[in-house]
Amino acid sequence: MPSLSEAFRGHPVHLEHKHPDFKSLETLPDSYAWSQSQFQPCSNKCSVPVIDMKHPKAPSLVGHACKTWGVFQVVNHDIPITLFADMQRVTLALFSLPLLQKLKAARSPHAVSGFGSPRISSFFPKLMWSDDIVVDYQAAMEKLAGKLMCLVLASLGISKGDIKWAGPRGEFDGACAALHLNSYPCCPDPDRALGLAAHTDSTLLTILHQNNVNGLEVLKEGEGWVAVPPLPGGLVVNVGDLLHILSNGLYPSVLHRARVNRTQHRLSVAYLYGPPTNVIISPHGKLVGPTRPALYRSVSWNEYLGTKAEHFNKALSSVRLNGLFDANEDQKNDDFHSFKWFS
Ligand SMILES: O=C(O)CCC(=O)C(=O)O
Ligand SMILES: [Fe+2]
Repeated sequence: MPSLSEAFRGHPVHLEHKHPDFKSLETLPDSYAWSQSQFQPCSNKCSVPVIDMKHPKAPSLVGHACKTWGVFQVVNHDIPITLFADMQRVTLALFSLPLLQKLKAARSPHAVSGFGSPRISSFFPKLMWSDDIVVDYQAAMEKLAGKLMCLVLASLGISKGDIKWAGPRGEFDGACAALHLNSYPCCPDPDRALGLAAHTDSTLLTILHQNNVNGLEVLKEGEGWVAVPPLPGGLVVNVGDLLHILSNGLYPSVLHRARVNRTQHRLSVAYLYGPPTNVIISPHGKLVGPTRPALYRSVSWNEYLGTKAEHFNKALSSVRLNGLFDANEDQKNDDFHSFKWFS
């Protein structure tokens, strides 16, 4: 089985390395100024659900949040708050290194890890106001991801025994993961810049910790962009493309992005969680029937990463059965407001 690093190595993306010293920039260079259609005001009519992991109805609360939002925040998850503070310190220390030192660990187009532009950069016409590093995943997140998988599967009526790669003890020991450390420096013109452009994650689940600076936004059908403010000790959990496929389209893979800030340096740590890279993921048999045919073909994470590296936001529709996929559509379209992820 290829490791996650090997899977990424097999699917390179074109990355143009630009590493400005963000601190020294007093005005926004044109290459970082995004089109104004990106910046409609956020909806404040609703907010992403917050779920207590110990709530007796946690599985159904998780199920409802996955179905209606594709994202939720969790609290009461047993991860000590000091661990987040330690992680922030390490992240800040890494990003505070001199640029020349960080460049020694520059990300190659083939790699899952390294300093530099996000992998999604090659699909957008403008640059993103962020630094980015990927390192090994972290034990507490792995444990939490296993618990979240149990809740998510229970909400779909699937048991751990129904998932072969969950292993004999149902602890998802074979899961693959990576940790993304994201740094969004203060920006002189935050209304025209983006920290991370709109995308869905290729994962089953992503677990995100944000420092206490706003920036994350998710796209909610019928509402538009909704801000996800950081909660002390809270973690954002979002449905990724593979869970969307596994759920046969029931749980939307949420489109999300990160805004930047004039005065506050934002940091986030994303734990990208998925199955063993060569395990075949398909709409689960319990969610397929005469009235609801399988919407997606089977695909391994390894293969899907290749599809994503080629088609980016059209990757899901490219593995859709009876699909609406149009390979000729412009991949560099920077206006994602028409992005449709529901089946
Ligand atoms: O920084 C954030 O809030 C989002 C990060 C993210 O979406 C990612 O790393 O995939
Ligand atoms: Fe993401």
